[in-house]
Amino acid sequence: MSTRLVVVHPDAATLARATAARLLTRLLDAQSVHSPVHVVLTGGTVGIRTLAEIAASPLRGAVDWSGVHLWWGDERFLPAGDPDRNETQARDALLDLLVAEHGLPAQHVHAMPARGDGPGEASTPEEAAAAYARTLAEHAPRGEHVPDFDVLLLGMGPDGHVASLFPHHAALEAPGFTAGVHGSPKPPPERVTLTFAAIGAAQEVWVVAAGAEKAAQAAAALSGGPVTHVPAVRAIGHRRTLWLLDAAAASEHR
Ligand SMILES: O=C(O)[C@H](O)[C@@H](O)[C@H](O)[C@H](O)COP(=O)(O)O
Repeated sequence: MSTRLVVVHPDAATLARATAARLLTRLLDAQSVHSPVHVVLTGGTVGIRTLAEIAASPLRGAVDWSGVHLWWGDERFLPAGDPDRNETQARDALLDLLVAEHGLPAQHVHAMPARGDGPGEASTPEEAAAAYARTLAEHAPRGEHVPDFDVLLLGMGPDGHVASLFPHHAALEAPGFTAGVHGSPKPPPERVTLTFAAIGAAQEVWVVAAGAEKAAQAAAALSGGPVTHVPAVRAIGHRRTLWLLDAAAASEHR
């Protein structure tokens, strides 16, 4: 039985800071029980600000990063190093620091393949999605398809999308655990995403959203709107789902 908690913060800066502290203590708790721990990162302004707040936190040194694996919920299908890739922004905000100074093994950073024809790259979003599914399976418990994600972070767009699962898009019903996306209403148009099957396998799903433009869809998701219209409604963790909002994004939730 999955439980749900909605936590409202006064503003976006406090939301990012509080989410960073929450994630660090969640990792500490998880590491007292098992290793490795697996965290799925998200793109978007709140997701990246949260990583930057971890980089600024004195608590960051309390986590044993050698036992952490990092994944992505989605990626913009762009060449390696493109500043618009979620991976690039995450590395700049935090991951390069963790690798350089806190013992995070570079091979524990599992980026979704970039567009290209080099090793580890892909020529289409579908090829990238298939390659990522193989990597997920390699780190999965026996008989499973994805790792036992301890925390899966998701931002939410004004249209209620999470990861790159957009309203009325085919990826909402895609089989398997990853999918290629074309025609994304949020640029760039081509993306790679986890599916709801992968998202639902996470122990905890945390939806982080800030801004008045998210209020209507946050309220719709929390009240159980149709997934085709508000995909965030299916952002549900196996054990627990947290909605971490600022006051503006929570303003229509009753
Ligand atoms: O690749 C992406 O763009 C993100 O993964 C996307 O799912 C994002 O999290 C939401 O669009 C919210 O983004 P903002 O927090 O910037 O509104």
